[in-house]
Parts: sequence; structure tokens; C-alpha cells
Amino acid sequence: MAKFPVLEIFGPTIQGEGMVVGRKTMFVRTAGCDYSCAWCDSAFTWDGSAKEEIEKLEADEIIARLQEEGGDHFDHVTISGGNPALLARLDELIDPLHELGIEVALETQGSRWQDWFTEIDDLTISPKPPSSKMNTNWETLDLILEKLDDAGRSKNVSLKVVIFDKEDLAYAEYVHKRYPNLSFFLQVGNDDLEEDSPSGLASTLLSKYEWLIDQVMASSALNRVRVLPQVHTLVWGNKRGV
Ligand SMILES: C[S@@+](CC[C@H](N)C(=O)[O-])C[C@H]1O[C@@H](n2cnc3c(N)ncnc32)[C@H](O)[C@@H]1O
Ligand SMILES: Nc1nc2[nH]cc(C(=O)O)c2c(=O)[nH]1
Ligand code: SF4
Ligand SMILES: [Mg+2]
Repeated sequence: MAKFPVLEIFGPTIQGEGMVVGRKTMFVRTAGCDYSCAWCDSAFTWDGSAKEEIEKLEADEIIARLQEEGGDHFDHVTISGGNPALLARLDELIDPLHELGIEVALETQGSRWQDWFTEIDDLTISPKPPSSKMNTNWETLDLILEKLDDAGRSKNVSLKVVIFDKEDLAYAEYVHKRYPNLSFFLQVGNDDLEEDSPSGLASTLLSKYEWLIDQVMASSALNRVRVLPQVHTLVWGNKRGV
């Protein structure tokens, strides 16, 4: 059995972002990322600041923890990170969750393929805009989305682009144009990662949400799209484990 590097297991809470926003879910957050986004709100998964907290857990240990934390108050688990797509044997966790009647969502940036992507019920792929300082490998992203389509999984997939500025919006327009048939989300970027007052942060983020709505309404290239804030940051601010 593979051992997975795990930083957090928490919930139940609401999925605060994207295609299943509002869904009651548990979270498993894995450590390690092949990117280092300028504005990553989970930088502790890869910058070494939480390396003492990383646990190496087998799938059955992760499931036991989920049940300890969540009891029987959940039927949905979201795997995020870091980049959980770095973990080749994650099917060892996904399959037994499905056998328990639990749906599985996953968050990744679209830099790596894994065969178990076709098993994910709600797969969010979040390519990174210029403000992140990362570069998108379009061939890799094409290949990932093609394989998912070939497997008949496009209905289980969404694209989510975080927006900080007009350059990011132009990037989002390009992504949507390149993959017009996939469900598409624009998400408010949070650049106030040090703010520890939830109400202070919420008012800044709501202004940014209004700006993003205005921009998307004014764009003829962004029609079949959804625009969302990170709902959990509106409620709990930058708090970890919610
Ligand atoms: C922390 S990442 C982990 C999963 C994967 N590495 C990825 O980036 O998709 C989860 C989601 O949070 C988003 N995110 C990270 N930092 C953010 C920020 N400062 N504001 C808004 N969204 C952010 C990412 O774009 C991604 O969609
Ligand atoms: N409530 C809640 N919703 C989320 N959606 C995506 C998250 C993530 O960090 O991947 C996240 C998170 O950390 N908390
Ligand atoms: S890809 Fe995701 S986890 Fe990795 S640095 Fe970017 S936002 Fe953070
Ligand atoms: Mg988060």
C-alpha cells in the first residue's frame, strides 16, 4: 500500500469554490506541489513552513481519520493540496471511498495526468493565469482534457481560473476559447493572505467580486461561464482547516 503525504484532514464543511460550491464535504489536503504560485493561499503545503506536520498515511488510515473527524455526517470528500496529481497511487484512496458510497472531488492545476482522473466525480482543473508567475504547458493541458473527454468524463470536469487583474481575464478568455465545451468558472483572487479579521477580508473580497462580475458582464468572450468568490473565505477569512 502506498503512503501519501497528508497535511490536513478536516470537515465536514462546505466546498467553498467552483463546480460543487456549497456541497457538504470533507477535505484531505496533500503536501507537495510542482508549482509555486505567487499568491498561493496554501503555500504551507510546499514552502517547507509546515514540513513537521506532514504525515505519511496509507489510504485506510486516511479513511479512518475522515470517519473520526466526520462521523457519518458526510458522503463527499474533496482531495486538494498542494498538487494531489503528483500521487500516482491515489486510486488506493479513491476506490475504497467509492465502495463506501462516498463521492470524490479533486483540485489540481492541470500540469500532470494520472489514470485515476477518470474515477473522480467532480474534477476541478485550475490552470494558472499570469499573476501567478507560472507558465501553462498547453500540450499537457490539451492531453489531459482530451483523455478525460475520450473516457466520457467531460461532465465530471470543470475549469476554474483565479482572476487578479485584466491580464488574468485575457488569459481566462483564452482558456475558455480553447476548451469551449467545458464548464467554466472565474474565481475572485485573494491577495490579502495576511488579514486575520474575517469581516475585514470579506468586505475587500466582495469589492473584488463586484469588479470581477462587471468585467465578465462586459466581455463577449465570457458568456457561458460562472463567476464566484471563495465562499469559505467570506465566512471564515484566511483560517486554515475550514
Ligand atoms: C490551493 S489550490 C490546490 C490545488 C491545485 N494545486 C490547484 O492550484 O488547483 C486550490 C485552489 O485554490 C486556488 N487558490 C489558491 N490561492 C488562491 C488565492 N490567493 N485566491 C483565490 N484562489 C486561490 C487555486 O487556484 C486552486 O483553484
Ligand atoms: N471550504 C473550503 N473550500 C475549498 N475549496 C477549495 C479549497 C482548497 O483549498 O483547495 C477549499 C478549502 O480549503 N476550504
Ligand atoms: S498550483 Fe495550487 S497548491 Fe500549487 S502553488 Fe499554485 S495554487 Fe498553490
Ligand atoms: Mg483553499
